[in-house]
Amino acid sequence: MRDRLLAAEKVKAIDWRDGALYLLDQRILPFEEKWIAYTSAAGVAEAIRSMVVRGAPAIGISAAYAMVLSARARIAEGCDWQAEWEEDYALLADSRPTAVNLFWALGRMRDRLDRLKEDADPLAALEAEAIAIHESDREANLTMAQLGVDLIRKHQGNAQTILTHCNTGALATGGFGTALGVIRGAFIEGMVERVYADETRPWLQGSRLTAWELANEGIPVTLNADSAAAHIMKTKGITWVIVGADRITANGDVANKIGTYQLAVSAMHHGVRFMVVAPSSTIDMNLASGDDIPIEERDGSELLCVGGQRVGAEVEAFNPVFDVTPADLIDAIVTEKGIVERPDTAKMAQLMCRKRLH
Ligand SMILES: CSC[C@H]1O[C@H](OP(=O)(O)O)[C@H](O)[C@@H]1O
Repeated sequence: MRDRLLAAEKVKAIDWRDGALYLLDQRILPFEEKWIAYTSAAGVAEAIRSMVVRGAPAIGISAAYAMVLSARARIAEGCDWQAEWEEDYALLADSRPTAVNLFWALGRMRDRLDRLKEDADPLAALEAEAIAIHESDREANLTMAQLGVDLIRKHQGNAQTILTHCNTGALATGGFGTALGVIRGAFIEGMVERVYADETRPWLQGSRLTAWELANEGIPVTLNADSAAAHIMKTKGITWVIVGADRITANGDVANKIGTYQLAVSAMHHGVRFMVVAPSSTIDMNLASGDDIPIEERDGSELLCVGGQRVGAEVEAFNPVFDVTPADLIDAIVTEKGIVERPDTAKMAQLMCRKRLH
């Protein structure tokens, strides 16, 4: 299946070339495909904050490359470059609060610098680390796709009708996707009858990004309003809800795009299996439960306007963009280290002791 997945790759969101970071501007997809070149850490921090690039793994990968850009600029300035590098580090860490992949990737870059040998070239070492983070995410996507397909096969195997939320595809990762990587893999294996994609208000990652990725590959996709999800589980024979994650805590609670929690409650009520797919860089063993996860609240204007067009009355708008699904509503968490079914603290700790499977 790995080769068939590789052959299916059509889209990417991140490109590191000629010493610059190129990001596909996801704010204007699917209407326009425009790449923006970044040569400064501050520019990349703003790209993450304004969601030019989004998706937990993609945010981490972009931040890693940003720390290479920072080192190059600071070394060229001839100043105490590491102090300035730390300032850029803080700028990136402050760009978005919920996806732990951002902090995991920044930590990897700082650890690489701390391990640098006396006469080693910091720039070459940091660039190699960022590329390794990017490549390892892509590899993790491939492994998770294979594991997720095996899990579906174990439970039913026949034609699946799947519901997914937000965008967890090539646009959100180093390539292929997490939840969407499993869905791609299941489709390639002839196991997918149809995918229902929540539009995912207010930023519309589902209608603008997921529907675009799936349609590009001929995967049968039907767009639905977020509020139709429970009705669809009740009337359309949904067998799995498959979603991504932005932060998974030590007990298996999952922070993901707003609306995921109510999907899990509906899935439990309708006997639909609920799968979370995320690389281990999304697991934060420092947090005991989802109660401790910082939930990003974005400007209310994102609710009151769509495409620059006002769609609401002049009232206050509350716009939390993530929520927390408790572990007891989750059937399986699929990572590149393996699968945890019916997650709990002991099983999560066991998982994190494992090496990657591939
Ligand atoms: C594999 S992407 C994980 C996660 O990130 C998305 O959030 P955003 O689009 O705001 O960055 C969404 O929660 C996805 O499930």
